[in-house]
Amino acid sequence: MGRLAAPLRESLRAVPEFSTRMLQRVVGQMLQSPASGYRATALPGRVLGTSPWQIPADANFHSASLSETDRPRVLITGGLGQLGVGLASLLRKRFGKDNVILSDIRKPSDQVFHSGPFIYSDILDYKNLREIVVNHRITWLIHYSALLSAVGEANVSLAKAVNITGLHNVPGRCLGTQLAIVCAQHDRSFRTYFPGTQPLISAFRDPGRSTGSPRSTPSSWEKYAWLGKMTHYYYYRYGLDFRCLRYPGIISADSQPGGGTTDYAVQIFHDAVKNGKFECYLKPSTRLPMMYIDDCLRATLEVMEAPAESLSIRTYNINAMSFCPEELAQEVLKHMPGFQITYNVDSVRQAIADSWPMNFDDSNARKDWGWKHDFDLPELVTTMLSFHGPRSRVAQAN
Ligand SMILES: NC(=O)c1ccc[n+]([C@@H]2O[C@H](COP(=O)([O-])OP(=O)(O)OC[C@H]3O[C@@H](n4cnc5c(N)ncnc54)[C@H](O)[C@@H]3O)[C@@H](O)[C@H]2O)c1
Ligand SMILES: C[C@@H](O)[C@H](N)C(=O)O
Repeated sequence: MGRLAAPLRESLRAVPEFSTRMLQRVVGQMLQSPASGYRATALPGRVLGTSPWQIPADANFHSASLSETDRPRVLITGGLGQLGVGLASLLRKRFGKDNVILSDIRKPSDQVFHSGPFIYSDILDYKNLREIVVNHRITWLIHYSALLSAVGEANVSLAKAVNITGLHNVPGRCLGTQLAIVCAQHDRSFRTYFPGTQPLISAFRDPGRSTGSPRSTPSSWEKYAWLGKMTHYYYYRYGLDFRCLRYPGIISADSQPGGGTTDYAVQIFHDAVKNGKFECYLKPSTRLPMMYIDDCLRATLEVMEAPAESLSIRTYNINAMSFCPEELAQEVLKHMPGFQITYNVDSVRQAIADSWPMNFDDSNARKDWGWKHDFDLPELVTTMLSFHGPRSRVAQAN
């Protein structure tokens, strides 16, 4: 593994379960995979710092203040889901409409199609992805394509392809760009720096979890650690400015969630306003970290714009609040005294929720780049009900 692997090996030794054999396999796969399209000898080496955990002193990927010519050219993959359209709108306001390209494998609505550039892009078609990056001079890539937890559980082989293989191959196609990978919650034992992702929840689900036993097995640990190390590997080996956020469950008023475990916290508002009642598929006491979409999108822009020297790690948790269904229902009741919630537990989604952390420690994001959420539970409920309430009443009156 020679010169290339030595600093990486040092960093990985700090992680007890990340064995030498596994390191050899990871590095070997990355360098030899035909899918990656890159070989170590063909690439200019990057000066590696003495501590792989430290940002290199010469890192200067992106400046916080942007001139006209410095505006990034952004590609959002999987952009027609719950988050992509809102993010495109935010980024277009900041960088100009034509500098932000939405992409997906689905057909956009007329409104989305006419609001700015949209192209078809399948994350599994690596050649096409590379062409887009080259032809459109992409400098930021926001990797949103994924199968969310419940959908992924229902189709594990597709989840593996999109969430694992897709993620693994994206960095190799994007050298020269700043890359944002958005991750999701993971099992309770890895709360801080090592990312677990949506992909891994589905593709590497521990069968033991369905009987209620904990998921923190060494094998699942290694897979989580592997992905975390991949971000460091691409950063230190190739200088790819890889920035990763782990989102909690995101709650949005004007976009629908894509089939996750936290979707109940969106659906409750639709049903409360429409029917005055809601049947919840999670147990009343299932506590999960959550965030309003405006905070989530702003955090994504903020981490992408953060000066490189302020980032002490490549993967940050962000968080805003943590609640369970019965607490959310109590807050809705304050606005709608007749509201009723009942429970009909879905064992698959309950098992997923039970394997996730109840809260995220996002102190690193707060310390390094000043992350601060705006929406707590009361503001969230007021905002969601005011969005759905008047609209719904108008719709019913018509
Ligand atoms: N929404 C949340 O609560 C939440 C929370 C944590 C993390 N995340 C992560 O944020 C990202 C975006 O989430 P979202 O809620 O918008 O997801 P979503 O499920 O709503 O949208 C995902 C999009 O990916 C697209 N897609 C699927 N296969 C594809 C392929 N092969 N090529 C290109 N696109 C493909 C789908 O068509 C869909 O539009 C995902 O990585 C997700 O794991 C979301
Ligand atoms: C939390 C996030 O991963 C997504 N909303 C899900 O529930 O699957």
